[in-house]
Amino acid sequence: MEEPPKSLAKVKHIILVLSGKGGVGKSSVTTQTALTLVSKGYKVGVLDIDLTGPSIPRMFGLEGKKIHQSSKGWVPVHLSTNLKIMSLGFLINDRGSSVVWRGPKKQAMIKQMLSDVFWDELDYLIIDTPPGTSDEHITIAEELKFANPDGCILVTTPQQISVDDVKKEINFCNKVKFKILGLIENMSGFVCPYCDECTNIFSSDGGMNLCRDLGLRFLGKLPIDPSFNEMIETQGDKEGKTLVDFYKENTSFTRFNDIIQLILDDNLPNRLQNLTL
Ligand SMILES: Nc1ncnc2c1ncn2[C@@H]1O[C@H](COP(=O)(O)OP(=O)(O)OP(=O)(O)O)[C@@H](O)[C@H]1O
Ligand code: SF4
Repeated sequence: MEEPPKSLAKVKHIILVLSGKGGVGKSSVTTQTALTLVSKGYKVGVLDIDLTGPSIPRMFGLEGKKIHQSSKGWVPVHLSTNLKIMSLGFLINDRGSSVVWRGPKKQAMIKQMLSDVFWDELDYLIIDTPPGTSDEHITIAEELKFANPDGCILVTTPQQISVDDVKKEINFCNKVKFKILGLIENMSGFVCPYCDECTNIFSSDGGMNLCRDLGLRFLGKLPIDPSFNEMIETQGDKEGKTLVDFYKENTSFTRFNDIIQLILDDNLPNRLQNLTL
């Protein structure tokens, strides 16, 4: 009988983050999803399999960290008791590098990342995927075929070019039977760093209109918030505070909290109850 990877045997929920284009905020949505869930007391893992330029180590201030092998598999970096991170970025050296391997090697690495990390017990595993739809996505779908993932969060910017690309992502999800938990419109307006007022500087509502047209759930808009980037860049000066503490004080937190609450309100069933492991 086909079985899901053993490394996911104690992971209650799996959520993938997908975008049609690069640079629209997939990794920052992954990061904010993880930080918000940790702030609510959940045990969370983040798996970054974006071969086009893994940015999760930078988001969590973990650049340069090394991964160790144990008899149970790769040991993810423990940022705190409730937050573990594994990224392809820990296995390649330079900041901003993307992997230039040929197809079969990329696919083997994705399989290994999905099956050989020792997560132990987690409430949520959030997976940051490469942008677009590619052979790598098919590998992810095949590897998770029997793992019963909860579904996907889609990320787009409001502009038509990004919205058009996210449509391909929606087709992909339908094809591989990944449930779409909803769509986030990122970089929708700009938050003034002085007064917290949000202003639409470019087009807005592209993601929201797409959801209305296709009958998908719209999870919300996230404006461009310079304080979020500042938090990521300055996380060296923690003075005893954790990144989660900082995030809870950040202006993005309240908005993101509302988004995550929509997903939590779904009461997604514990995937382990429907699996024979
Ligand atoms: N709402 C936002 N407010 C401020 N900065 C943001 C926001 N969303 C994303 N960014 C910044 O934009 C840059 C690109 O975002 P991110 O790395 O999350 O995109 P991505 O879709 O994951 O890109 P890639 O496909 O290259 O991995 C990052 O520096 C990130 O901090
Ligand atoms: S109120 Fe308007 S002009 Fe003044 S700081 Fe805020 S956004 Fe800028």
